[in-house]
Amino acid sequence: MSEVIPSLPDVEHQRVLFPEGLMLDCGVKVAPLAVAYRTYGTLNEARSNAVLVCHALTGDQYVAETHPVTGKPGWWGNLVGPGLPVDTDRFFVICANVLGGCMGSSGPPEEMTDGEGRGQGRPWGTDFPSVTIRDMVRAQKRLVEHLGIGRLLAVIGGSMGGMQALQWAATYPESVFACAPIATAAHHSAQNIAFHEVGRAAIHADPDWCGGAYWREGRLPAQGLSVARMVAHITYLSESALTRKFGRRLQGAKALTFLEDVFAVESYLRHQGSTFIRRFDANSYLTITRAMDYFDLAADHGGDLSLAFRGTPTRFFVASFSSDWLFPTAESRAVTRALNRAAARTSFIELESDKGHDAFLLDEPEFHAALGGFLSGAAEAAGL
Ligand SMILES: CC(=O)SCCNC(=O)CCNC(=O)[C@H](O)C(C)(C)COP(=O)(O)OP(=O)(O)OC[C@H]1O[C@@H](n2cnc3c(N)ncnc32)[C@H](O)[C@@H]1OP(=O)(O)O
Ligand SMILES: N[C@@H](CCO)C(=O)O
Repeated sequence: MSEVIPSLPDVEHQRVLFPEGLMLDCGVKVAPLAVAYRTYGTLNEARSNAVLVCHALTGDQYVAETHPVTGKPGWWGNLVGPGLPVDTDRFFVICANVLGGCMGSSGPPEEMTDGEGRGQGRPWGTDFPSVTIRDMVRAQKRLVEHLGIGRLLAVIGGSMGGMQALQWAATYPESVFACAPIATAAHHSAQNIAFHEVGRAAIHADPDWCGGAYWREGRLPAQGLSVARMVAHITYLSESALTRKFGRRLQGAKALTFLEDVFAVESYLRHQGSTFIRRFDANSYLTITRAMDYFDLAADHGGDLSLAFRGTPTRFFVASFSSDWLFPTAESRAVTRALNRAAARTSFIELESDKGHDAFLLDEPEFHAALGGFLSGAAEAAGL
């Protein structure tokens, strides 16, 4: 199905090291803490125009520039840039690779360290501790402080990025003027955990996973990771988008036997799987999917989501997409209701789209206009 590649490309990432490390929710300290990041635009003198963009499960810090591994444009290059809704002529945009990721922040592919920060001469692999969305946000807070920023004008993100945005507002309300959780939820649903588990099972079942020590064997669980991506990618689309794009078309000519026939949609999924393994680490995938599964902001506040935001000074923009069955509109409505109960200044929009969950990454003019309007309004309210 997918060719085996020896390792992920070695790319130098811009990053900052915090020697004191970070104590994680699981009780293990990661020291030093590495946070890889990119910035766009200029921080103003008052340090009041910073917008933190949080990425989704397999995104990274290359939000608005050519990706160093894939050579593709930034994953939100249609939204973040000069003159765009997240206008880098106006805002100082920061995006960091999440803790547990594989693009330079502390995570499974990075060198393992002991409690004193001494390198162990091998990657963490599956010994990398469990991380939570809150741990990811704490790591980003270190970066934001390192950049000399006390309060972010906004924290925005889609999917797992939206979970981080909500966590930021709940954990550091005084540091977040505005918050835009998009195509997300305040907890990961049973169905979403179930899909993640199928992906993890595919990785575990790959003999090249080697119990997580593929790095030692010079192997990569390419088949397992590819299948994990294929099944996950189905959840990012919608039935009508798949029908519109591929229908029941065959890829190429009809084969001699039906076993050899390849439907266009099959070919597409195989492509998504085989390109994914060139840019992502299997143990990072296991770590980050687990972090999403653990996320439950209401449970962290005695079962009442509104308590996560009680008395918050932050203003919110909640957005969902009508065909998103991974993070359906009902989840965004639940977040909005909790924000209303907490008397938070909140706006909510459900955007009409047949593109499914990944609509937040695509050209959706109404979404872009609404988010741009929210950010402009926030900037004015903040006196920018
Ligand atoms: C937030 C984040 O944090 S970042 C992570 C986001 N990035 C990703 O998820 C990357 C992979 N995902 C995608 O490409 C997503 O579908 C999107 C949303 C980002 C892009 O969606 P679209 O622009 O609609 O692209 P689409 O889903 O149609 O995929 C196009 C790719 O499929 C390929 N393709 C299309 N049809 C077929 C087919 N029948 N057979 C094989 N390949 C096919 C295209 O050649 C193209 O390949 P390329 O990406 O290598 O150039
Ligand atoms: N397709 C995006 C969104 C998933 O939520 C990603 O891979 O990160």
